[in-house]
Formats: sequence, C-alpha cells, structure tokens
Amino acid sequence: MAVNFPPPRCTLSVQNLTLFLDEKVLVDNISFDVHEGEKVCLIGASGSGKSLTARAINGTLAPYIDVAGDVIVNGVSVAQQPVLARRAEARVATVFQDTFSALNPLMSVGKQLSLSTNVHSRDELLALLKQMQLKDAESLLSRLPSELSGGQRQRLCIAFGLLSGANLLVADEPTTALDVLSQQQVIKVLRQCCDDHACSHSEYLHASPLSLLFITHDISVAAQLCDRAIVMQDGKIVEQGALQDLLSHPQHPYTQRLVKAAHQVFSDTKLPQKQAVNA
Ligand SMILES: Nc1ncnc2c1ncn2[C@@H]1O[C@H](COP(=O)(O)OP(=O)(O)OP(=O)(O)O)[C@@H](O)[C@H]1O
Repeated sequence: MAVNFPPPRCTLSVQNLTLFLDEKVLVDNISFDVHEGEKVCLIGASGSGKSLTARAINGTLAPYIDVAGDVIVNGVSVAQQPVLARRAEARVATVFQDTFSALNPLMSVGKQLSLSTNVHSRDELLALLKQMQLKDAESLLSRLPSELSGGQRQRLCIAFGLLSGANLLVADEPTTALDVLSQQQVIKVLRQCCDDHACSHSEYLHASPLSLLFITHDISVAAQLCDRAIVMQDGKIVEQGALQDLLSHPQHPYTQRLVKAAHQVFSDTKLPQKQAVNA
C-alpha cells in the first residue's frame, strides 16, 4: 500500500515583495517559497537585489526602505518587522560575507560563544566546534577572531547563526571572500547541517530540518550545494526551478549567460556535482 507523506512545511514564503527607495523600485514584486530542509540559492549579478531581499527576510532592512508584499517565516508575517521585534519562531539565522561585522574583535572565541549562546561548558564548546569541522578546537577557543582564518571565522559564524535555534539560515555570499579550499569546507559544513541534520544531534541546535537560502553570484558554487535556484536580474526574478534543470536548459538569456560563463570556467563543460564536496 502506498504511504502518503505530508507535504514539506513551508519555512519561508516571500509573497509579491517590492522594496522602494523614494520612487525607485529596488526589488520588484518577487515571490518564492523555501520548504523545510530545502537548499535554495538566490543568484544574480551585483546590484540585482539579493542582499536587500535577504535583509527583508531577516529583519535588517534600513528603515527608510519602503516595503510592499509580505515575508512569512514559519507562518508568521514579518515583512514590516525589524529583527528585534520578531517572535522567536520568526527569527532567521544569517551569515554574511564580512565575518568581522558579526564577531566581537576584542573577545576570545570561547567567551563569545558562551556569552551569546546556551553552550557554556568547555566540553560542549569543543563538541560544537567539531561539528563545524573546526580542528584544533582547544586552541581556537582562546583565540581572538583576527587569529582565525577567513574560513574558520565563517564556520564560527554559521555556528552562531544555528545556535539561535532558527530553522532557516540565510547565507549571503559566505564563500565569496574565501580561497577555494576554505570555500569547500564552508560548503561541506552547510551541506551537513542541512542534509544529515548533523546539527540536530546536539540539544543546542535546531530540532527541525534546516532550510537554507544561499545567496551568490556564482552558479558553480551554488551547484555544489543547492537543489533549487532563483535567478534575479535588476530586482526581478527572471527564472526559477531545479538547479540541475537550469544548468542543463537555462531559459532566460541572463541565466544562459551565467551557465555559459560557468562552463567556460570548467573547461571540460561539466559543472561540479554536489557529491564532489564530500570527496
Ligand atoms: N541601504 C540602501 N539604500 C539605498 N539603496 C540601496 C541600499 N541597499 C542597496 N541599495 C540599492 O539596491 C540595489 C540592490 O542592491 P543589493 O545590495 O540588494 O544587490 P545585490 O544583488 O546583493 O548585489 P551584491 O552582489 O553586489 O551584494 C542596488 O542598486 C543598490 O545600490
């Protein structure tokens, strides 16, 4: 007898979102959903509106930007709500390209983790860092953020984000400033957090499957991580669908250019498969 599973829950629903500055439309009537456990990328050129969309989702939009439409996180309408006004279930974990803006430069990593989270004992902190694939965890705890590599800092920021208990992680260009090996480590951690629910083995992290909105201008990085892609150009969504479909049959001229450029980088015309990250 066929078993009917319930459809996955919608973690994030962006509905006809428009962002204006005075008369100028910066993000133009965009709509998309992210379901529980999904890894979705928002791809577009610089200035296409990706970061503004991320800020509307996580509640950090500048107050002078006008908002129309809605953003619904775990069933709660939050489009007009700044982050500090949000109920716990509508909080969104966010990691940015600039890790220094998220970390206190004058406080050791261990102290920051224990002050801003419920993880206090040294053993618990060490276990957490291990989950983030951070080696030499003992020594990391006593270091300042400036004494970590960019990739280590980015994985630390992912840990901070997830420790908030959020089930939605928005990662805004988290690998852009990193070298290729550090990029791979960050992608591997994000994959584990989403796919294997590795983080949910810890009582300190989210209990339900994590959904990811991964923001990038690089479709070849997105291809290593995400299932679905939303392509933005000039504030509008021009195409969305399964990432592998977009890679093999891009419809919109902008997506076609993105895919062609990515194929030129990988001269054998094969983009990296998601599994390659596990190698
Ligand atoms: N706080 C702001 N005030 C005024 N205009 C803004 C603000 N933030 C972004 N913009 C404008 O909105 C448009 C979209 O910017 P956004 O930062 O969302 O682009 P992006 O796709 O994230 O680009 P990048 O990949 O370079 O980060 C741009 O024209 C930008 O100049």
